[in-house]
Amino acid sequence: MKKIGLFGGTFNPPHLGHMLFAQEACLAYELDELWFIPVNVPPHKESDELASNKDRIDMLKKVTKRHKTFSVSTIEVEREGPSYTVDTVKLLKKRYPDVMFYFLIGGDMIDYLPHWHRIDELMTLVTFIGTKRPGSTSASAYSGAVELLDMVQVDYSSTLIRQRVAEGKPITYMVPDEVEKIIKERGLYEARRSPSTD
Ligand SMILES: Nc1ncnc2c1ncn2[C@@H]1O[C@H](COP(=O)(O)OP(=O)(O)OP(=O)(O)O)[C@@H](O)[C@H]1O
Ligand SMILES: O=C(O)c1ccc[n+]([C@@H]2O[C@H](COP(=O)([O-])O)[C@@H](O)[C@H]2O)c1
Repeated sequence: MKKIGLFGGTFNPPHLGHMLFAQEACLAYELDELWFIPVNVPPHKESDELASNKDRIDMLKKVTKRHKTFSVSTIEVEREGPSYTVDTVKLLKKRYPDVMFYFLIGGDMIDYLPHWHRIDELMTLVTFIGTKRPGSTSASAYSGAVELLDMVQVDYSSTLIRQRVAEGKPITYMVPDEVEKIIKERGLYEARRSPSTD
């Protein structure tokens, strides 16, 4: 049976923590493919700094191009409303009944699993592959059902990348080169000027 990893995320922007997790999960679980699934509306996040769907998809498409097992699925951006994972997985299982799906989550999301929409149903549909992240406990009522991938913890987050861009600090070595290029060319995440008071 074909094994496909689903990596859902806001990817605002994608960074090297995401990429390393994707690589290591493919290796450890012998995944045939890994699909990055950018969310349309994050189910649990306030998002004033959210780059457009196009910008986030373009960044992911560029970084996945050089890996033959990685690709980008637009299944969530094509759907209105909050991007609940259970809805996405149900649709994918209907479209690909002969595939075994895995869903990748970082430690913060392991902690948050009890709050996911229809989590008990989702648990019956996919195997979660989780990995620890600095600052998360990676433990929740559901963590026993998550396959824990042991890999080096990368203390990068998209929030950190956005902050550094806004402060004019370099992000080289924190994001793939292709992502850095798009962020620069399109002026993403640059500090917004405060309105003039005079
Ligand atoms: N450094 C990391 N190591 C392991 N997993 C990560 C890392 N960064 C993000 N993830 C996981 O990738 C998925 C998508 O994360 P997301 O795109 O929201 O990135 P983020 O860095 O957490 O973003 P933000 O800082 O904007 O909240 C989540 O399951 C998250 O836990
Ligand atoms: O379905 C839910 O209720 C749910 C709640 C929180 C997060 N998720 C999914 O988990 C993935 C990572 O979320 P995020 O916000 O860390 O990018 C992304 O695909 C989200 O849609 C899903």
